[in-house]
Amino acid sequence: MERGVPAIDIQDFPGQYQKLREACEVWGCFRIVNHKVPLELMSEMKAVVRSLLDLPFEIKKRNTDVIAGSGYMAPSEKNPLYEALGLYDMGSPQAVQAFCSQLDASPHQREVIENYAQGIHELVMDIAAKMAESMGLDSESFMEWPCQFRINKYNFTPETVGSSGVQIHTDSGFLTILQDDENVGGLEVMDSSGSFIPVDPWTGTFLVNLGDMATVWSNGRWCNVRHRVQCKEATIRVSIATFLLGPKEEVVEAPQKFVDSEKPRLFAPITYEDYRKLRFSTKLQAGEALALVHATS
Ligand SMILES: O=C(O)CCC(=O)C(=O)O
Ligand SMILES: [Fe+2]
Repeated sequence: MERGVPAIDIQDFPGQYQKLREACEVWGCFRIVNHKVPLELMSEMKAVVRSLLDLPFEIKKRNTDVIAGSGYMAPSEKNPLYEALGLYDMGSPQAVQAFCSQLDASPHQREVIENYAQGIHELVMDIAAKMAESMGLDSESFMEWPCQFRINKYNFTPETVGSSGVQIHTDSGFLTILQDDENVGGLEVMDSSGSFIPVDPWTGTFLVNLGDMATVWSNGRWCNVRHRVQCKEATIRVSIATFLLGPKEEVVEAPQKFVDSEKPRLFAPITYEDYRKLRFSTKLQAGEALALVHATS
């Protein structure tokens, strides 16, 4: 048996369905290898993201929220080493342009961001469809579900080694594609025994995390992986996250195929927006808010 986070070769389907299914059930996360996003685009994007995050505070704060928590997040009491810029609805060219304009992005930076957004959007859709197929559902489309995009910077210094970069949490949406820092570690995922496992950097790959909506949609079969970032080294760490959230208006509920007398419906149907509000208002950030969505019958 493979130790640590499983790796899925995205070009090897149907061969990898069983492994993908187990990764979703046991880990709630996996590495994607052999994808079609060019390595050069990944490193150009990393450089663009770094320069945007290095902009003065006065400019970064122009990146305002579209939905709660989607814009600039300054270092806070809870996560003092962490800051992020964000964009709601990465699949919308207008939203991408608006984000670039807020931050005075150069023509080159815009081009890199547009190409990356397009490549990642295709990859997100491909992975979500393959996850559904791994459960025997072959006509699911996630095309209409919006994506939130977030670029993260960790201001690690010699004094902060050993402290927290980002607190333990689950992602609230369906799935996240993460381009983690290819040099600086610190990301840890919780395994099925409750221990934190370091996710070591692996150039040219992406990490996929399943979020709370994946647990709702799969009627509890898939794991919403708990994760955190720890400061291990005195150097800046940068990561790029794309969150496939949930449908804009319709409720998320498990397909009938996942519900039977042995596995009755666990969650009441809920819109992603209502679930996000519930997480914000209860401040339950590590998946505990799912307990408040339990089906009544
Ligand atoms: O920076 C990382 O590697 C993880 C970031 C993360 O968990 C998030 O943005 O939700
Ligand atoms: Fe996360």
